[in-house]
Amino acid sequence: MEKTRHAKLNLDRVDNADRLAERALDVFCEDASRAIQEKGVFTVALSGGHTPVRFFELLGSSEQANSVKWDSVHLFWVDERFVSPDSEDSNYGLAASTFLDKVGIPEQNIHRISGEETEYSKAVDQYEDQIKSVFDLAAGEKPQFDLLVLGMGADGHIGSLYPNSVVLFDTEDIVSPVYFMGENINRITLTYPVIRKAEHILIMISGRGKAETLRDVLTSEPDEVRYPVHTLWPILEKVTWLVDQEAAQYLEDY
Ligand SMILES: O=C(O)[C@H](O)[C@@H](O)[C@H](O)[C@H](O)COP(=O)(O)O
Repeated sequence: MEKTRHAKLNLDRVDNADRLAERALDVFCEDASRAIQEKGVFTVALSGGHTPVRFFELLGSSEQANSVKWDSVHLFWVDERFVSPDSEDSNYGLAASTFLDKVGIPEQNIHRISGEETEYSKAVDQYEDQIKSVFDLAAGEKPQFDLLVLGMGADGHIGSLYPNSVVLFDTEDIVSPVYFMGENINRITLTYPVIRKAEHILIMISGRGKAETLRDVLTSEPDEVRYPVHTLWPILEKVTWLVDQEAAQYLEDY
């Protein structure tokens, strides 16, 4: 395998999906505790998908998560599908069914995306307004989240930044709608400048279905249009790659 040129890659390789969830919990709790100690608040944005489900369940059930000062946590989402919050496709819905009502997070600290809005621009504006208000942003400023939790699709997408899509070129906005031709559900996502500005990014990658993509992503020339995950290349030192054995099976060099 061609050796990666990314000396700054922080790869945390774990045995299996259970360990992946436990490590994600460690990262969440450590980042929360540090941020709350330093500035009294922890801002975090979560993704959806299958990979973080066990981690979310641990947020709702473990002693460790219980020790987080949840009233100082502001919870956001990296992306959402345009569906109602009780849809099984809703990222908010996933969090709600796994941990939201089990932790002491105040209602007003949960900043969900209004995926049920049929006027997409309204959902975008509402979400941007929530972010601007929590981060107290001046016009044109971008927020700096303490932690973003990402997954990676088998096509190399992160959040709802998909290969070959217009949203990859949006440098102005904080939040952007993502339209698909065909059957895919339209989405809404944080834009890449916001992702890059985060203090810390945890990307969780699990399962053999991601193994080839992960190898290709780590060994090819950066090309964000082909692999949107390459958006992270200029800020690799802030990214923790949490990868299980199945997904890491072709990474002999690490
Ligand atoms: O809501 C989503 O689907 C996401 O935010 C998306 O970017 C996800 O993280 C990847 O598609 C990986 O999804 P899996 O974990 O299901 O493989």
